[in-house]
Amino acid sequence: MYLQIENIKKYYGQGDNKVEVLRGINCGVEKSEICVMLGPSGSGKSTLLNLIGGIENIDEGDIVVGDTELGKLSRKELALYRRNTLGFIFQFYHLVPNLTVKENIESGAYLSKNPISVEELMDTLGLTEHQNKYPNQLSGGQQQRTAIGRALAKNPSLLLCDEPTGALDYKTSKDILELLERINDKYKTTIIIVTHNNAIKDMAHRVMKLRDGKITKIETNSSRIKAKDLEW
Ligand SMILES: Nc1ncnc2c1ncn2[C@@H]1O[C@H](COP(=O)(O)OP(=O)(O)OP(=O)(O)O)[C@@H](O)[C@H]1O
Repeated sequence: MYLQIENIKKYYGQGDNKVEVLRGINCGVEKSEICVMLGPSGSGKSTLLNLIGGIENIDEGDIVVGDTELGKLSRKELALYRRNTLGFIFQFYHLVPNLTVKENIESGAYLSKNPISVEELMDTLGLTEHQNKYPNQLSGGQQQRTAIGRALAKNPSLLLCDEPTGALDYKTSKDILELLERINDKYKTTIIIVTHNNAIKDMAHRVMKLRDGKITKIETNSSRIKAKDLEW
């Protein structure tokens, strides 16, 4: 497995207020898979994604990405791991307001050893004609495509998406999912999508369900549905 999650536990709070939010998670994702993580609000999806992303500390267990054991890394090494290996996409796009589309995407390639051409990315993302606009001149879908461009510019091997369509309407959500599918095809990026939307599971190679900080189900999809054919 490219990503291995080994008996992960995570606590918030201290003393009497200490809560176990992840209660022994074991799972894995193969290279170049799309993995969808589903679960009710508060089940621990974002916490798990943040641990994989090295933005929160692991309390117990370990996460191994390629040959990197995250639990063994110093803060500085974690920062390098994030820079070299990961792309992040969030529900709200977090673009830099005074940079254009093109500049926002370029900022994602900063210090990358293996960047994807910004022109190629803008073409794939359908942003070439909008490249000189600022975020406040874009629709939600265009902003999310720019955020995806920024996350992909460094050619990450692992793309972490937290509710990437959460703020978007039906049609735009499907556009973004089609785009993630195309990126997975074209660049072989391993993609993890955390979502409330059950329908998205049908486009995934692998589906994980969480409840109360535990995995309740792991399935692999033998007959995936194309993102454009998903319905909800
Ligand atoms: N920084 C924090 N301090 C204390 N508790 C937290 C913190 N972050 C998350 N939690 C708690 O951890 C649990 C899991 O939260 P998490 O955000 O991972 O769930 P989720 O499945 O992503 O939920 P949602 O779908 O609503 O985003 C929740 O009960 C939440 O209240």
